[in-house]
Amino acid sequence: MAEHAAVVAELICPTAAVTVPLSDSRGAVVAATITAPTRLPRFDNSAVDGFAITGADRVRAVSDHRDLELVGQINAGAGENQALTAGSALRIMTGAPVPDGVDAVVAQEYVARDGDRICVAGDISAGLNIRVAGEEVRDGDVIARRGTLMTAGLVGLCAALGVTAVEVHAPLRVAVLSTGTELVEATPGASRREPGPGEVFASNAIMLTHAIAGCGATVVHTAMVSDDPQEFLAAMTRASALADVVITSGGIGFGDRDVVKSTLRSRGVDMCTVNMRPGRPQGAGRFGGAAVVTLPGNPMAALASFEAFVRPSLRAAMEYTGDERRTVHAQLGHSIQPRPGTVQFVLGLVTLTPPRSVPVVELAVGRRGLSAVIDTNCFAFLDADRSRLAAGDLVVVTAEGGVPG
Ligand SMILES: Nc1nc2c(c(=O)[nH]1)N[C@H]1C(S)=C(S)[C@@H](COP(=O)(O)OP(=O)(O)OC[C@H]3O[C@@H](n4cnc5c(N)ncnc54)[C@H](O)[C@@H]3O)O[C@H]1N2
Ligand code: MOO
Repeated sequence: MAEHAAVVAELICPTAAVTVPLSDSRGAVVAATITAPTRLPRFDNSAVDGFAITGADRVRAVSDHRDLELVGQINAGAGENQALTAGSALRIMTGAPVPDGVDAVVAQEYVARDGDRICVAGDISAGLNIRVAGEEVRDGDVIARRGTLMTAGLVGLCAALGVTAVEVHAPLRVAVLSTGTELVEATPGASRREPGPGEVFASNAIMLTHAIAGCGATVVHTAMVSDDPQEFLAAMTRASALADVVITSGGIGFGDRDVVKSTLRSRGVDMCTVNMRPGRPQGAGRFGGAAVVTLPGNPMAALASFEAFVRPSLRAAMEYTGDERRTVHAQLGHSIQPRPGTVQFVLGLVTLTPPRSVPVVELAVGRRGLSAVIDTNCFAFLDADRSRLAAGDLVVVTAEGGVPG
């Protein structure tokens, strides 16, 4: 299994750096240092709604209360500069520019106001509640280095600095080809066709598309083809021209009509079996200019194979590290007997119930179809060299939506 993972990782080349609009950079990885084109804040501004006072009045307020006349008001967005002299104060709002002559802003809750007069008293420090221009970021400061994930916060900081585009590792372009004469795509509306005798609704393409998008890659093409070799070859030619990576599902088993295996085996794609269940048959290679990973058709086998081989390689190629999922150590709720010599992919339900500090997982061993997703929230790859796992043993699980209590 590790050998095949290395083969797939080697096949999928790191993506080039591309400049994308900031709005399209979510979850991507920074490929070139981002520096600040300006400072932040851009100008001295007030951190509170309150009153701006001069240094002379601030100093005098320490020993005596100061009665000051309100001579104006500055709102956020105000462009004009209202100079301030001793004995006067300005009403000022959060985010409004602090004018010349102002030494501190006193928050309104600490000020007694009577019409156009206010009274300030006590020890007010110089610069109180003034956000000084450039105190957060100076012009030319490094905002993010290579390898940093474009998180919501970083996107926000870039926007605050007026950055409109960033250089990131390009999303991989992926095509998904599902094979099987028995497949029928469920569509809404008038074009809907129910499966006839021997036919089934197709599930792998949409499932894999979802998983690929979750890795930060872009699905540029999907197609569903029959087990006819000519049709499959044409579909491969088209898919490999459009994508960096082509993922196929089905047709790599041991039957008489395994179209992917029979067609690609002689065309640069190696077929093999790995010590994983489900997901024993696998294949990988190149076709046209694209990397090709052939996944087995059984939906759970396709899912297991994606998690074992495809996801880590896609993410590594884009240096993508963002993931809503969490990998945790959880204690087995019950003992199980894994299949010796085989890595088992199994879904489970992981929970963390206080006062426990370690999550507990119930593994749905024996549920090999996609229905295993019902009432489960995580998956695990069980070690091939464990012949028995006792209740309380630790297993590594990956939880899709965090670990609920
Ligand atoms: N004699 C043996 N037969 C099989 C073995 C074996 O060791 N000896 N291994 C089995 C295993 S394990 C797997 S996995 C499959 C792999 O076969 P294929 O990759 O060729 O998959 P298909 O035959 O095309 O499909 C298998 C199964 O999955 C359904 N399927 C396929 N694609 C889709 C799709 N897009 N959406 C929904 N369902 C799909 C298909 O209808 C079949 O039921 O070989 C076993 N055989
Ligand atoms: O190994 Mo198959 O891939 O079990 O379903």
